[in-house]
Amino acid sequence: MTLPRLTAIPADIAAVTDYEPYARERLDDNAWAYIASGAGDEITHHANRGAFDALSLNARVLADVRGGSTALELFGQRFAHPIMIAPVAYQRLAHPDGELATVQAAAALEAGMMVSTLASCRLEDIARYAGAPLWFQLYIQPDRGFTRELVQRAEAAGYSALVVTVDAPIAGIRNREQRARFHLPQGISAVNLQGMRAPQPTLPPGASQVFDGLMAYAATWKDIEQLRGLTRLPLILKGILYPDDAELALAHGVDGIVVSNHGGRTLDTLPASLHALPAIAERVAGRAPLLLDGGIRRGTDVIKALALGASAVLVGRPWLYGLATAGALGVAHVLRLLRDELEVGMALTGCARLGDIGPHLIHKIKEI
Ligand SMILES: Cc1cc2nc3c(=O)[nH]c(=O)nc-3n(C[C@H](O)[C@H](O)[C@H](O)COP(=O)(O)O)c2cc1C
Ligand SMILES: CCCCC(=O)C(=O)O
Repeated sequence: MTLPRLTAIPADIAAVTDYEPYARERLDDNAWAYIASGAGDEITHHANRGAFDALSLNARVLADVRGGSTALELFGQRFAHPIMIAPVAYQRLAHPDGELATVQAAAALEAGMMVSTLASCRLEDIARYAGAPLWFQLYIQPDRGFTRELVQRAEAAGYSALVVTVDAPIAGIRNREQRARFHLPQGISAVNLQGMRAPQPTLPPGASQVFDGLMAYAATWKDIEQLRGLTRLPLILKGILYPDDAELALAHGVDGIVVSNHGGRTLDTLPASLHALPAIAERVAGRAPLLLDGGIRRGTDVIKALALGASAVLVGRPWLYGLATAGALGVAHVLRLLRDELEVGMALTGCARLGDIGPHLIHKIKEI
């Protein structure tokens, strides 16, 4: 038995993590296994949080922050704040209105949103509600012709950047999903992929199911080169953790990078994304904006990510739990909480603008 969705926010939801138990009571075991889980032993999933918790901030007092603002510009687009909705597949698992509820909340809270290739609503329908910039997250499909058409559809619908997720050419080992026998319920599907041909490689005897089967049509750098030639939209790669890959991305004409381990859902024991950020920031050295996701649950986490080199952050599970609890209202509330916490954190660290946030805010214990 699952509980009905809320139509008002109770007082005991004061922080975004307060949504998790409410969401759990409103989702069945099947949806929960997909939404909440990470890969393998969920070491990376938990490391994402641990990395934020282990850092302390430096306070700065008596700074004049009047007239302060969280606004920023990325790829020539204006954002009221640096907190974006991460691409999340099949949002109708969390709420019957799915992505349509999420985009309405994002519009109300002026949050940029990335729409997954595996959205459970049509990308054109979602775009109708856009308030802040809407970016399309692309999973390069085995059928490259279909992939090109998908990009063209997103461009025609007004999506203003292309975010190619490069860290999940195959699903990770999701034991929690396996134990719950996760399946997409009837009526929920990747509607934007309807009509696509799914080529099935025939495996010669002795060939590997993984290398020659599941990975047979996986994307490579060649596809990034081709996409670069296909679209004039800003091209962003999501799921980079290693500085050499960041360098390759720039060499392929990419405009931005999302430092991400996919919320710990692909390869377990990858580093926390926050831990991977400084080395990538050092290598990229301002040549392209970096975004970061994985474990953002507090305004202070946003400050830590920006202090270590990110320009903006993506948030996944927190607003999904808000969506499961109270639909668009829950998503909007999660975004509001994070933005309010960011403003309070900036005021208490003496930052009137995002540009004032820097490595000086990360506390280092002095050796004695
Ligand atoms: C249920 C779920 C579905 C996701 N689906 C996608 C997806 O379709 N495409 C993608 O690039 N990332 C996907 N992600 C990863 C998120 O975009 C993001 O990287 C991650 O959730 C960030 O970590 P957080 O949940 O700790 O905030 C998904 C994450 C979750 C939790
Ligand atoms: C192969 C990944 C499918 C969707 C996804 O990105 C996720 O569940 O995290």
